[in-house]
Amino acid sequence: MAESKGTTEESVAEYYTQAFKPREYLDKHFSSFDGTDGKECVQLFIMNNLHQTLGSGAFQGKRLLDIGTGPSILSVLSASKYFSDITCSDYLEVCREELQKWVDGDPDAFDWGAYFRYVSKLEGNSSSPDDIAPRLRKSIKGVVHCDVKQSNPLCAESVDPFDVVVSSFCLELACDTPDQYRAGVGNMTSLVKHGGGLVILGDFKNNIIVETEKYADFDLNEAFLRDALVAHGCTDIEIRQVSMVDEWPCEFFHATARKV
Ligand SMILES: C[S@@+](CC[C@H](N)C(=O)[O-])C[C@H]1O[C@@H](n2cnc3c(N)ncnc32)[C@H](O)[C@@H]1O
Repeated sequence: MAESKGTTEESVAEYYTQAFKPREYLDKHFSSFDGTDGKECVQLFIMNNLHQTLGSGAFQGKRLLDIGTGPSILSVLSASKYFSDITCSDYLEVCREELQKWVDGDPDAFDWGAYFRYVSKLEGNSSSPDDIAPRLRKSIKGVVHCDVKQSNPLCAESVDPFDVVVSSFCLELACDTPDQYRAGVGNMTSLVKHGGGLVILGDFKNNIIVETEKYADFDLNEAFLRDALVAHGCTDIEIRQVSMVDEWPCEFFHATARKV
C-alpha cells in the first residue's frame, strides 16, 4: 500500500503556483549537463528511458500528449523522432511561456544544445544535433494548459484521445495524497485512445526538493501503481524500478501500459 506521511507544509502544487521561476530552475539544474561524465542524473533517466520505449515501436501513431512538460523539452525530445503531432501541456502559465519561448526560437530561450548532442548520440547519429531542434519545433503543435487533477486534464479543450500519453515527474508535484495520485493516473488514461499507450516516469519515494525544502508527501510502490493502472482500464503493464545514485534517496520508476 502507498503510505501517506501527511503534509503539514504548504503543498508542492501551491508552492509552484505561487513561486516557481522556470528560467532560474533551468539555469540552476539543467545548464551544467554535458552528457559525457556518465554520472546518473534525472535528465539521463528521462532521455534514456523515453528513447528506449518510444524507439522500441511498442507504441505507434501520430499524436502524442505530454502531461506536465514544464519548461523543459526532455520528455518530448525522443518523441519527436516518431510522432509528428505533439501536444505539450502544463498547469503553470510561466512554464508554458518558457517552453513556448523555445518553440518560437526566441534568442533568449534556454539553450538545450547539450541535450540535442546527447539524444543525437542515443539515436546513433541518425540525426545530427542541429537537426533535432527543428525536428522538435516542427512536431510540437501546441503548448496548452492542463490540470492532471481534473477528470478532463485538458479542461476546456475538447480533443480526440491520443495515440500515446507521456508524463514525466508530474504527478509527484501535482498530488498531495495517494488518492489524488490514483485519480491522476485515471485522468491521464482518459486521454489515451483505446489500444494506445501510456508512459509514466516518476519516483516511488515521491521526493520533491524545492530549493532547500523537502516535500515528501507519501511513498508509492509498484503494487499501488499497477493497481491504479488496472483500475483505469490498462493492460500490458510493465513497471521497471531503477535505483539511482542521486543527491537524495529516490526510487525512480518507468511504467508503460496499454489502454484496453
Ligand atoms: C518536476 S516538473 C517535470 C517537468 C518535465 N516533465 C520533466 O520531467 O522534466 C513537474 C511539472 O508538473 C507541472 N504540474 C504541477 N501540477 C500540475 C497539474 N495539476 N497538472 C499538470 N501539470 C502540473 C509543474 O508545473 C511542472 O512543470
